[in-house]
Amino acid sequence: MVHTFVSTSDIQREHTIRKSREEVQQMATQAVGYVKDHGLRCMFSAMDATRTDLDYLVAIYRAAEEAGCDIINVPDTVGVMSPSGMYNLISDLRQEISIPIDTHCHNDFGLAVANSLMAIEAGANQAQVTVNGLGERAGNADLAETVMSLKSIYGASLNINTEYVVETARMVERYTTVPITAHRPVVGENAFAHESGIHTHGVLENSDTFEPGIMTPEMVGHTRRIVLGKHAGKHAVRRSLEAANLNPNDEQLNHIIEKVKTIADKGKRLTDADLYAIACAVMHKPMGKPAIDLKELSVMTGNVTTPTAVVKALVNDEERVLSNIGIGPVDAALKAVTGIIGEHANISIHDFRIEAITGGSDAVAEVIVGVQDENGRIVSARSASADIVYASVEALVTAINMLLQK
Ligand SMILES: CC(C)C(=O)C(=O)O
Repeated sequence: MVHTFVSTSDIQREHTIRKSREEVQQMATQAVGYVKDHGLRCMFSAMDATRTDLDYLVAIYRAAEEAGCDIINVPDTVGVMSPSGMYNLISDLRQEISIPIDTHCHNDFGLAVANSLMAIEAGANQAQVTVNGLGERAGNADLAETVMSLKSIYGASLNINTEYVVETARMVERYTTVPITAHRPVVGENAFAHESGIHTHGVLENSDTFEPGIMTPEMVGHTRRIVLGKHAGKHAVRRSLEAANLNPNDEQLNHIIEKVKTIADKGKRLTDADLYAIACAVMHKPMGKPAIDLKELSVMTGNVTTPTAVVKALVNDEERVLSNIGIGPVDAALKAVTGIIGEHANISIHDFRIEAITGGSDAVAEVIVGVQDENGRIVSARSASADIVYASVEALVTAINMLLQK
C-alpha cells in the first residue's frame, strides 16, 4: 500500500507548504490518482486532520475517495483531541465516507490510546500503533496498550499473538535504547508486580483480586512478581521463604521483615539472595554449600578481538573450565558461566541490569541478575565491584547457587 498525505489544517497549510485549500485538495486527488493508476492500494491522510475545518476535511476525504482511494487515515498530528471529540469526529466522517477509516493518534496529552479506542468505537476500522508508543515528540498510540484494551476490555478478536507483546517491547527497547519505564502498562517491569501487604496477600490467594483478571501475565508473555520492598507483608515474605525451604517462626519472621524494610527504606532493591541471607542470619541457619564455587575468571576484549571469557570453577566439587565468546565481555563471561553448569543448563538469565553507583571511570557498578529454571522459578542476586564483568559473573553465580538450593 502507498500512504500519501498532505497538510490540511490552516496552520500547517499557511506556514509549511503555503498552498490554498483548493491547491491542497488538487494535490491530494492527484497523488491518489497516481497511486491508483499504478495498480496499488492507497491510503490518504489529511495531515493535522483534527485541527482542520470539518467541512473542508469532509470535502478532501470525499475527493480522495472519488479519486479511488482505498482507505483514509485520520491523524491527530499534535495529539490535541479529547476522547469524546475523537468519537464525534469519526462518527461524522463515518456518515460521509464509505471506505475504511484508519487513525494515527499522537500522545502529547497521554490520550493516544484512549483516542484510538474511541475512534474504533465510533466506527474506525483500524488504528496505527507503534511498539512502546515510540514516535515524534511524546510518541503515538502504544501497540501493547491498544491491543490488550481491544482484546481484554472490548473483547475484540485480533489476529495478534499477544503472548509476544512483552518480548517485542523488550526487543525494541534494546534496539532503540529507549527504556521502558517500570510502571508502563502491560509491558513494564512492574505491570504484574505486587508489593504492599494487602495486595500481595490478595494476589497470593487469587491473582484476580489485584490484577485485571481479563489480562493475565501469561497472555502477554510477562511474569507475576511479588516484590519484597518497604511495604512487604508477612504473607509475601513467608511464601518466598517457604519456597526456599526456610520456615521461620513468627518472631523470626517479624525480625526478617524488619530487616527487609530497613534495607528497602534506604532505596535498595532487595533480591532473593538478600532475603535468604537475612533469613539464614536471623534463623542461625548456615547457608547451604554453593553448587558453584568460582575460582578464576579471565576476559579478553578489544576492537580487533572477539570478546572471549574463560571461567574456572568447582561445580559440585568437580573442577571445570569453559570458555565462550560473546558480543561483549559481559556477554561472553555470562555465557561461559551458564555453560559451565552443564547438567543444570536449563537455567537461563531472566533479568540483567547494571547500575553505576558512583561516577567516573573508577565507578563501582552494581549488577542485579535474575535466573529462571524450567519450572519458571526465578531467583535474583546482586553484586557490586569496580570490575563490571566480575560483578556480573558474581551476581550470576550467586543467583544460580540460590536457585539450585531452592
Ligand atoms: C502523515 C500522518 C499520518 C502523520 O504522521 C501525522 O500526522 O502525524
